[in-house]
Amino acid sequence: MSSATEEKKRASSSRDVNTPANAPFGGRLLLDESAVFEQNAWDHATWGEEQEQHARDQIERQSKDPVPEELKETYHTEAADYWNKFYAKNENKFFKDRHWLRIEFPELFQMIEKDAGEKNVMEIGCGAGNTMFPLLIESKNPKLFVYACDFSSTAVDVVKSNAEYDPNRGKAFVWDLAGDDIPPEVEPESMDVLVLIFVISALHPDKWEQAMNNLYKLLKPGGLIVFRDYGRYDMAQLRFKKNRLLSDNFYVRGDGTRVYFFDSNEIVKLFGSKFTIEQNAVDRRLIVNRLRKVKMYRVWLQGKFRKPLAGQEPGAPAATTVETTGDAREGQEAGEDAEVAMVDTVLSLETPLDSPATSGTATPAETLS
Ligand SMILES: C[S@@+](CC[C@H](N)C(=O)[O-])C[C@H]1O[C@@H](n2cnc3c(N)ncnc32)[C@H](O)[C@@H]1O
Repeated sequence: MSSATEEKKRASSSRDVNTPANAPFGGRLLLDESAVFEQNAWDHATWGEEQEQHARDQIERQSKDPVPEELKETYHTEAADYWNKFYAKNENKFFKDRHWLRIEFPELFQMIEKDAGEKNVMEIGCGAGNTMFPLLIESKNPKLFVYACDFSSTAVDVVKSNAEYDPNRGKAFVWDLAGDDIPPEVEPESMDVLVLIFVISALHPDKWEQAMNNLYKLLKPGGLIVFRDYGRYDMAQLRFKKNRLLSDNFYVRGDGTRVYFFDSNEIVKLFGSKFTIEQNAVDRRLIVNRLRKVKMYRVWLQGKFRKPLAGQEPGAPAATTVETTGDAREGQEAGEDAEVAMVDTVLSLETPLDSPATSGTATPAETLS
């Protein structure tokens, strides 16, 4: 099939027809390359060989000047301190209402329905509580309890100082996801949904396995993990300069916080041995700075992983689904490197904030890093 035919097929199978004037999120398909600077964001961005090569070249460049060996250990041993400093500096500027949560993770919002019954949700690596608070604010379920934890005590303080924090409906506490055991604050196998948004990328790869063990212990049989994180070759990865590479695809930002960029096959390996993979998607988005004629390719991964019921094996992981969801409307999160944030700030100032064209970009408040 020719690529033009493929594109047309994708366009017609998409939820929505691409008419720039009314194109909804997820339906903004770039069918004519010459139109690229006509709007600010395109979903389902395709990558050509030239771009792949550019990405490989950037990785090659970075590998020539990694973080000096003698500095690496500090970034690992003092990881929580770097996040403390991050939250001390930014306070709660990173709290934002993520509308895409409702679209991408409806399972999470089933928990807040009036008759949902007793439900426990836990936001891990909660930062400012970007999932906890929307849930608590919207919940009609008197039996919902939301836990929020982070290994940064400053982040936990930020959550506790939020006016919406209510100890009768939720609890925030310090916990290291890669620690030896689940936190004493919660019972084993008591969680209905675990939320992992831009947090697994902050762990050292050596800690992934222990994190998986803890997640497994926390979840009820049949419980669900919802996951969103950085994808391989995301713009934020390719822009890292000298002395930022810690190990393959793992970097330290200018503020000392660490970030890994996942390939979706790694997600299968990581979650697939314990959980049934219900979704493993790649969200590729092309963000355009029309003024400066700059193209920025963002790549995020999104997944849903279910703990098998007692006595069942995890379902054979579905072959990696390489698809785009396109509905997650903002990708910026706490810790995004300043350079990317700056570009996005420029972008967001170009068009009114409520314009659909600005989706995929951050609001200025989100980019004050
Ligand atoms: C990129 S931020 C994301 C914050 C939040 N989930 C969001 O999306 O806004 C990563 C968060 O993970 C936390 N974190 C990193 N390593 C952790 C660990 N081992 N255990 C618990 N939290 C961790 C950091 O302190 C930080 O708040």
